[in-house]
Amino acid sequence: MTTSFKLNLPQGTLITGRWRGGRYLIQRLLGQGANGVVYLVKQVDSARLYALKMGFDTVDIQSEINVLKALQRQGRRHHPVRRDNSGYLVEVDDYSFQGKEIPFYVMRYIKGEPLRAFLARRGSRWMDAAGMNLLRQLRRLHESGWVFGDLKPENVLVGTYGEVELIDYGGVSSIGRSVKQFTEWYDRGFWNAGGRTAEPSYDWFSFAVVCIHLLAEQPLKHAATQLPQMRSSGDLLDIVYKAPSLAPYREWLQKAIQGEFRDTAEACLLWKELVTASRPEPVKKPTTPRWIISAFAISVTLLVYALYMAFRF
Ligand SMILES: Nc1ncnc2c1ncn2[C@@H]1O[C@H](COP(=O)(O)OP(=O)(O)OP(=O)(O)O)[C@@H](O)[C@H]1O
Repeated sequence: MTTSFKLNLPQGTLITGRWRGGRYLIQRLLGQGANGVVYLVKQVDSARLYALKMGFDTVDIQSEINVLKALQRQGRRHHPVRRDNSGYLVEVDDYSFQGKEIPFYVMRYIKGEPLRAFLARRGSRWMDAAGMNLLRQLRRLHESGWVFGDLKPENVLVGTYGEVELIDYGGVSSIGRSVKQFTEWYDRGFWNAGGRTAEPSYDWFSFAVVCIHLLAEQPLKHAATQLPQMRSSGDLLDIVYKAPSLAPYREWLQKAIQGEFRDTAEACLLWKELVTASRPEPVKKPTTPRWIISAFAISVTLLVYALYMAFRF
């Protein structure tokens, strides 16, 4: 069944789950995408804030919920105490609205801003930290047997200190299947650079294009508007070699575009090495020239001697 209509619920609307009875008060709209609308809500019983996503399309939102549930199960099994996706999904239910059943799920509220806005405000060198944290998130996902798929700047929320959370799990596929949701520029197929099989290298590639997009937008735009049959990974590599803003990440980007990492742990390691090596040395405090210190020492000695001679008689 497909539910396809737009929702515009005002602040203060009470959402009550049809089956589980959870009650959530809408605080404000967080965002609206192709698949659903996301509200900041307060759980009535606990006064805690969460994000609540309602789907326009029952099939799409159900597949997103299935992935989140599987991730949650895996998270619990593999890392019972670690903070990971096991706490991400809070509740799943339906909301009865004007005679229709609208599926929704409640998830952890992420207080952050999209990657592009974050870099624009804090400066592009914050890509070092945000990129590191994003790669760690991907590693966790890959090690659990999943590929994110639709990696793009809008799906990456960044907190004050560069901590990263991925949102929109609608494009997640298990390794070996086909990537089910993607966005042109970040898609390997768009660049004739490989297939759409869900494998970690698919996400590395997308992440490389995210970096190029955010740090060297003009040449990427230019390359993306060529005839489809002309596009290739060579165009991306060309940008990577030429754009000074990408210099700190050059080696990483080249490997990601060509899918040359052994696994995502290796990708994390190389990113860390490169960003650590490219940081400028801390500025040393200017030191006092030696001759001034010697002159000062001689003056003090002479003064002490003069005072001694003066008071001796
Ligand atoms: N857990 C969350 N915490 C805070 N904000 C969120 C959260 N989830 C989603 N949002 C906000 O809601 C917006 C829409 O969410 P989401 O990307 O999941 O919707 P979508 O319909 O699947 O979008 P798309 O068109 O990209 O597929 C996001 O861009 C983000 O601003």
